[in-house]
Amino acid sequence: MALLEVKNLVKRWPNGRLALDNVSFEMRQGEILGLLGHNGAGKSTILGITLGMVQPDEGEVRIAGHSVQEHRSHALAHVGAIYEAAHFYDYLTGWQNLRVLCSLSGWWDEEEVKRVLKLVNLGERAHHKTRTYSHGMRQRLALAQALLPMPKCLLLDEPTDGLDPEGIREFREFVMKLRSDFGMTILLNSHLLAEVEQMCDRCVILKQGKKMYEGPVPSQDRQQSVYLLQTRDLAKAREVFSRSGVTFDAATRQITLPPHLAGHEVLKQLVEAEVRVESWQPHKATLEEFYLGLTGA
Ligand SMILES: Nc1ncnc2c1ncn2[C@@H]1O[C@H](COP(=O)(O)OP(=O)(O)OP(=O)(O)O)[C@@H](O)[C@H]1O
Repeated sequence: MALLEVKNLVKRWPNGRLALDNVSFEMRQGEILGLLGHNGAGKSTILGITLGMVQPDEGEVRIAGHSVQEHRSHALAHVGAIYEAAHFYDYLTGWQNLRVLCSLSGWWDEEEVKRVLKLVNLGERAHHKTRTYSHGMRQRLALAQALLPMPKCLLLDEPTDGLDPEGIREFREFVMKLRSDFGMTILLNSHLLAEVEQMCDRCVILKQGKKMYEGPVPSQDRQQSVYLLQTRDLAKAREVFSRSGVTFDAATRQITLPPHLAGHEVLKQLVEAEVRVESWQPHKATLEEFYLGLTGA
């Protein structure tokens, strides 16, 4: 069963703006899914609905089988989130801030808090005032708060915004560890294609509130189906392609194989047809090429 189910969400804001147009997708346990889209595509609206902070006009989100819209506290019992910018009381320490935030839910377990602070690498600074924290440390404190108590599902809304490259890498490695060590299911809302490429198993791409794609992160697709061919025997090559169902784009020299054919089989057919192959190499489309092609940006 899917751990998180986003079902037919429609959201129209009072100003008439259609933010979500029948969006559905699912996440299985232990999956890291990237939610991609341009500014205003509807990513944060999906997170807001998933956290029960925004009411959809149609559809629902279910977590571990519980509807967020009907049984919010049940559905969110095992969910942690970094949603929009984290705000802390600067005159309190990291530890005291966590105490205040946890008091809202009535949960507090000193040993668990110590463990999580150590996990996010804040153990030593936990008793310093947050006004002395760097942006990266604030993000780690926000993460600690999202992890108390340890959730099954983590929702991250652009968590690395404003972090320097080192901070981004540290954050990424940490999130990957949450999945490998705790089997956590993680929804990552991000603008950063490289981040999604490196962290996510699958992605959902939104454009103006509509889902344009749901599937594996394209550049990680293990099955090679696009090759680049250089040859002066184009006419002969075209005959081979039309017999075997291969698509050839003369402008880019790209050939796309049908699912039943492997690259070496097409290469063999070309050689048997006496096509002089000057170069033949696999072509990997990047997530950026795929994303820009899909969203028309
Ligand atoms: N409270 C609101 N009232 C009216 N319109 C809103 C509200 N919140 C969001 N919107 C609009 O809904 C659409 C989707 O916004 P949303 O914040 O979900 O996009 P996003 O994909 O998260 O964008 P970004 O990457 O810029 O954060 C946008 O057109 C936005 O202007």
